[in-house]
Amino acid sequence: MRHIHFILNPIAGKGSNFLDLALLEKYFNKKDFSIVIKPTSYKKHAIKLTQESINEKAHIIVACSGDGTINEVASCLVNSPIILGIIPIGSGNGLASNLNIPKNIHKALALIKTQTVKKIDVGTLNNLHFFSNTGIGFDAQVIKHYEASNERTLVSYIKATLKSLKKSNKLMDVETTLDDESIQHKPFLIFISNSNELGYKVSLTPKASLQDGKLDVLIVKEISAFKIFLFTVLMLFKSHHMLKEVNCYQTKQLKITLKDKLLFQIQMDGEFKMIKNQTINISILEKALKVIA
Ligand SMILES: Nc1ncnc2c1ncn2[C@@H]1O[C@H](COP(=O)(O)OP(=O)(O)OP(=O)(O)O)[C@@H](O)[C@H]1O
Repeated sequence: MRHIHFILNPIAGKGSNFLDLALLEKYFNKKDFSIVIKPTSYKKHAIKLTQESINEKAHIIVACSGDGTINEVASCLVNSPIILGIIPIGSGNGLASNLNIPKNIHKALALIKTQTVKKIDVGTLNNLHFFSNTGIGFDAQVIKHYEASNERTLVSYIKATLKSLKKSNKLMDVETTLDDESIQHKPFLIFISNSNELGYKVSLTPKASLQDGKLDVLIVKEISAFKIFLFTVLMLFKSHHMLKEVNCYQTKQLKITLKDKLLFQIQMDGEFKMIKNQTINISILEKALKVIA
């Protein structure tokens, strides 16, 4: 008997999401599978529900959600034999898209039924985990404004980007250490990615792989408003690296230290977070998560 627990974010993506037990039982017969559905009721509730499912001896825990809730579920499963499944019903769905997990619920369920497991790398930032990406600077500000809008659509991402553009002159003064080399700078953006997609098929790191044991890092220097606009347009064609202010690296770890503050504003898997620390250490755990893909 395989125990499969589905953790559902009812408000992910367009919202009003539900899972029909009768539909699940078409894919997972009662003789071989026991099914539990757990809807989330508040932010971070998925962490508590996943921990309960671990204690209840679930073999597979399926996040029916977007990248933010996937992060909450998957963070509990790092280095564990329990397998993550994904039904992508979020707005961006960057991780699922990188893993070629279908958005169609029937196809996603059929894939889960195969129980085909891939081991993927996991990013760490101090004591936190990320599966898609993390970043400081412009992207964190976009996510901050996006969350404040209380809408979960592509249009609200675009609105949040325009709002962040207006306020893009407040840059952090940091020291970044990458491959034993330190630079003092005021970057427009430091983006660190495990996956090759941000969501909506947009990518800042098209060459990133979930299985290469490396993080892809994009550092964008202080740039003019016109260059920010150009960067955004080029990004849609995956050509932003053509700008001389854009530098790309691959690394296993990096360190960022704030010069004059003790609080980082970051985005992690599309969620805005504040980190009370002067330094963040980012690294990779190779093949530390089992996921059906
Ligand atoms: N019932 C709920 N009420 C309010 N927030 C919730 C609830 N359940 C989960 N959340 C929070 O909603 C946030 C976004 O969830 P999720 O990532 O699943 O969807 P999304 O943002 O639409 O998708 P994506 O991250 O792919 O763009 C997460 O921070 C999660 O903790």
